[in-house]
Amino acid sequence: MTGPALVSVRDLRVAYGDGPLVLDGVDLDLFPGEMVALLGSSGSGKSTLMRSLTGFAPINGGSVHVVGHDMTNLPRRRLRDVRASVGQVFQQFNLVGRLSVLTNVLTGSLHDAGPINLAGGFSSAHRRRAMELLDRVGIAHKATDQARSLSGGQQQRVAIARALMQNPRIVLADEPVASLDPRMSHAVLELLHDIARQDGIPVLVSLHVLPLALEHSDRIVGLRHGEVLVSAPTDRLDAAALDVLYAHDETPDGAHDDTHPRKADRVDDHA
Ligand SMILES: Nc1ncnc2c1ncn2[C@@H]1O[C@H](COP(=O)(O)OP(=O)(O)OP(=O)(O)O)[C@@H](O)[C@H]1O
Repeated sequence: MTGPALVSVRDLRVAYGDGPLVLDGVDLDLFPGEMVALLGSSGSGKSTLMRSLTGFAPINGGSVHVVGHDMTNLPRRRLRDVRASVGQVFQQFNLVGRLSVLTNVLTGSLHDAGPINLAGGFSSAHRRRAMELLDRVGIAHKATDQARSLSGGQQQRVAIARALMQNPRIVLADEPVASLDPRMSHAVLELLHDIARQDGIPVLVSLHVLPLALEHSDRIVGLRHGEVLVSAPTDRLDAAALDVLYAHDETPDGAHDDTHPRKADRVDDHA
């Protein structure tokens, strides 16, 4: 960890409409250069926590600071700037399939391209940068191919290059390998980890496969029913320590088990 936290979340509470709290007192810090795996069973609040970092979650209480901005009290124009500084990678890649790989990467620069660029094409500097990024993710030889002709793993690499085209300060990856086979999953997570280390960008990645999280992260944050039950460096954790996130999820009739572990049982390490 070097430098101050680029993301700082304190006592975050989120509820959708009149519904129950789906995040209840969440704390999270992201430091330059670290890859943080976000774990938790389905519905534990991982996507909602990520959404809170881009101003898309209904915040009921607590604070969210992203690259120095208070997300609970941000003018609309500023919110756009913060979003531009957050690179996002999704499970389904979200590329425009009929466009070329290169054009897909170039769309990552749209936030700083004015209407003239949109109408008249991208600058040669942007094109050069996009090609450099495609080279970095190992897909430069596919630059002119239609995005939809690529394999899932290749498409996710293009999506990562597109995110880097924004010159992001942080990267959020919401289940980026859920649609990929094991080999591709390792390769994509290794790439994200390299980006964290080499560019000093914190990468927050939500995952469902524990061995992948244990192999490819510096720190693990685990949610259960909207609360952080695990927060520790990865090298101090193993699969057994993460059981607390998944144990007794459902009673046989499908209802939530009221005896689920709460904060008192959590694995915490602020060393
Ligand atoms: N837009 C919404 N409106 C109402 N409830 C929502 C909305 N989005 C999420 N929720 C609820 O909030 C809770 C947390 O959902 P969230 O998607 O953050 O969990 P998750 O851990 O990312 O799950 P998964 O692993 O299945 O993606 C769930 O109970 C979900 O039903």
